[in-house]
Amino acid sequence: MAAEPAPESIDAVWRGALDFLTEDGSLSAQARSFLRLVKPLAVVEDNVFLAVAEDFTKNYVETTLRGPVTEALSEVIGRDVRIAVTVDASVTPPAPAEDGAAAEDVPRPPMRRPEPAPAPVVEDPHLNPRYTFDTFVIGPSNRFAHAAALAVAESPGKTYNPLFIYGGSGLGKTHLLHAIGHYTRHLKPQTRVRYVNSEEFTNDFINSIRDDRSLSFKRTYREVDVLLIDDIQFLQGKEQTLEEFFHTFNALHNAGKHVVITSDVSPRYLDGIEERMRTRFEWGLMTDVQPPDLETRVAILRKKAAADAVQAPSDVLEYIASNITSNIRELEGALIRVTAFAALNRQPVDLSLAQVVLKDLISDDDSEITAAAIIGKTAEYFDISLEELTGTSRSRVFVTARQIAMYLCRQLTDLSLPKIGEHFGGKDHTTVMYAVKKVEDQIAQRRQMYNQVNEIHARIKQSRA
Ligand SMILES: Nc1ncnc2c1ncn2[C@@H]1O[C@H](COP(=O)(O)OP(=O)(O)OP(=O)(O)O)[C@@H](O)[C@H]1O
Repeated sequence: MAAEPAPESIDAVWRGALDFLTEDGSLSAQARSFLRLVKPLAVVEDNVFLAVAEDFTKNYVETTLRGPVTEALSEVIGRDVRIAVTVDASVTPPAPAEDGAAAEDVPRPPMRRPEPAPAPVVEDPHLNPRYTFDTFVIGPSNRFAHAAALAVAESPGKTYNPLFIYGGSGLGKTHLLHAIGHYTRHLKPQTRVRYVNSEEFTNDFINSIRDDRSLSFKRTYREVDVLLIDDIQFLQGKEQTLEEFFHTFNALHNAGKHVVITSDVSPRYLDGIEERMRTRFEWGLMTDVQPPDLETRVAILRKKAAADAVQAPSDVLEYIASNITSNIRELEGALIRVTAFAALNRQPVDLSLAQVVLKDLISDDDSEITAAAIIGKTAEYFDISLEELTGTSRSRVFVTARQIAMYLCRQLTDLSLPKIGEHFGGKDHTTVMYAVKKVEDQIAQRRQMYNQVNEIHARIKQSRA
């Protein structure tokens, strides 16, 4: 077995891989630009860990660059390795080419689709070309948000202004924002669209103060026809930035320009934003996106497999879709994991392979999870007794714990509603049904609920390992 490069030699390994790729000469300018956004972290056994600042770059590296980068690293290290890419916002990409830097030096989302598409999406460096209405799967969980987004794209400044889309992580809010941007410009190429994540908005604002560039900041955000602002919850608590955002919002709205906002919680949970924006929200439309149902999840996976040109039989897609239910990013991640593993090991994608690869992500025998285990872990998490959890007290923490435990029983066991009720001191099935619905709703609205459920779920799984 070849000697493991010393941990400090990761930079040398990465440089060697870059040299290999440059000499090879097969990478496009765009791919080379993306490579410059990658920070090598470590080689551990047969894995090379890489970090990038954004999901978008991660997707690009994991899809377009995975093959050549893996090959180059394997060549330099002297044995077959695989790559694992993580997102770390502190990995800072080079500054944008605001002051005329050469376009090729600025790694950005691809300007062009790799394959010429029959109906080309208007190019915009801030918009992810994969996030269009064409690639968005519509289902009961997102139909209304999709329809509103489409209406905005068709007549910006007119209907639903502002449009506010909220819902849990990985449910397609960013996708819809980008889709609005693409389609607006597709219909009217001269429309000035600006997509920004609220963290970038904050950084831009702080830098503009530091560098005395307030005017340029205002121009960037106020001289647009459509402002798409993502993850507004990050503005909470940032008083000055919030103030600037309200000014920007008012200036745009007064000028008949459109603002679309997303958030991972319902506006009523946005401290410091809700009160200031309440009347403005009344002018527009608020809509949520919910976790998709099974049919929609399978359709999303099918579309993703087709877009990435990977072969995955129906039973594999159904297996993934049945087991990953609340986050589409995780759903796609699982598919990528399975197909990437199969490609790396030159194996066909089949159900048994999917079960092995996703073992840690998916419990493949949920029937082993008992209501007692769920109740035990939930009580432990909330630091309350079993009696308190299954009892009748209406104290808030007991009610929350009880409802989450009922929800997890519904999700992770085959028990019927009345049977679940029996485990909670003989509660009526309608109480269980109500609890399940309530937790389902809140998962999509409240980050805290989402995290609590996920954490308890993870602990239940761990306890079985
Ligand atoms: N209805 C859908 N059809 C196809 N793909 C979808 C759909 N909804 C989400 N996705 C995909 O799921 C992934 C996560 O979606 P997205 O980033 O838009 O989620 P989000 O709601 O903005 O999450 P966050 O709050 O964490 O930012 C993306 O790759 C997106 O393309």
